[in-house]
Amino acid sequence: MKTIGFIGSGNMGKAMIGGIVKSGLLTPNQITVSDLNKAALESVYNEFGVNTTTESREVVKDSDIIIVAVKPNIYDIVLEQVKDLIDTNKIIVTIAAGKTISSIESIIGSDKKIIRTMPNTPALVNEGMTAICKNKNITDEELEMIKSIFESFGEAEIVGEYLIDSVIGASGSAPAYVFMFIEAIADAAVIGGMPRAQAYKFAAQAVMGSAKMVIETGKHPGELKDMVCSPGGTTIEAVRVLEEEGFRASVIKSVVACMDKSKEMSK
Ligand SMILES: NC(=O)C1=CN([C@@H]2O[C@H](COP(=O)(O)OP(=O)(O)OC[C@H]3O[C@@H](n4cnc5c(N)ncnc54)[C@H](O)[C@@H]3O)[C@@H](O)[C@H]2O)C=CC1
Ligand SMILES: O=C(O)[C@@H]1CCC=N1
Repeated sequence: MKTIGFIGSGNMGKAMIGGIVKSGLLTPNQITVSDLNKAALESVYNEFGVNTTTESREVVKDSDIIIVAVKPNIYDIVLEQVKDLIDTNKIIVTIAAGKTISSIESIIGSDKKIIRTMPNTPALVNEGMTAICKNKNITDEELEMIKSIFESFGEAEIVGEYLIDSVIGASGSAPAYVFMFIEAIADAAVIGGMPRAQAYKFAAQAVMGSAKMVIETGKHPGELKDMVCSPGGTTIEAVRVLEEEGFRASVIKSVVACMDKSKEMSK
């Protein structure tokens, strides 16, 4: 495996660095990370032992694959600062909402190798979900190699770039709404008298187990829901209230708002 550099080690950068190091796909000395925030660098150094620098240009010089993990609004600035060091052998990997492949090509050149991805923070616990797309300069072999990096901390699928807005809604941003769901279930359990820490454990394990059932049984989520609802029982009462309160409509509306924002950021 080649050397990997990260420009930015915030929430998403750190989750990916942690995922790669814990998987053993690369050793920490094959990874170089830059950040302007020294506390962020200290944190990745102390936890994962990777090389750190405050200079993004060092990252580009030292790495075959460069993952740009800064906020979308400073992507262009960072790329302008390092673009003279990006040759046609290096692979630039983006993870930002709203950064299309063509917008990156317009800064660093359409002759450069560019991969656009959308990961999510469960990468930190090896349960990430990443979508990957590429520009014309990436070979099939390189695409597979990049996919294997993202698979080192979860699942990864190659998609057409037109699907990226849906990916952000379904997996990139989704952990936030799932955490809200877990928090809300736990709040109710606390009302019932359960200690808070225990409530988070019960709610989170129920969400994780349910997600696993969807993936492993291949059954329709509605069928799995029906299996929980005993006639005249407790669950169907909760389902009735969720429907009355517009639970599914509210989730659909929220995720569409997320996708719309992604489209707007891509303009
Ligand atoms: N947080 C998430 O769940 C996900 C985030 N993303 C994408 O990841 C990117 C980063 O998001 P977060 O990690 O949430 O942001 P963040 O704010 O946690 O991290 C960004 C990091 O970049 C650093 N930084 C700023 N300017 C820099 C520069 N010039 N050179 C080097 N480092 C610099 C900051 O100090 C910070 O540590 C965004 O583009 C976002 O769209 C994608 C999928 C999921
Ligand atoms: O909130 C955001 O814009 C980023 C993209 C997906 C998750 N976080």
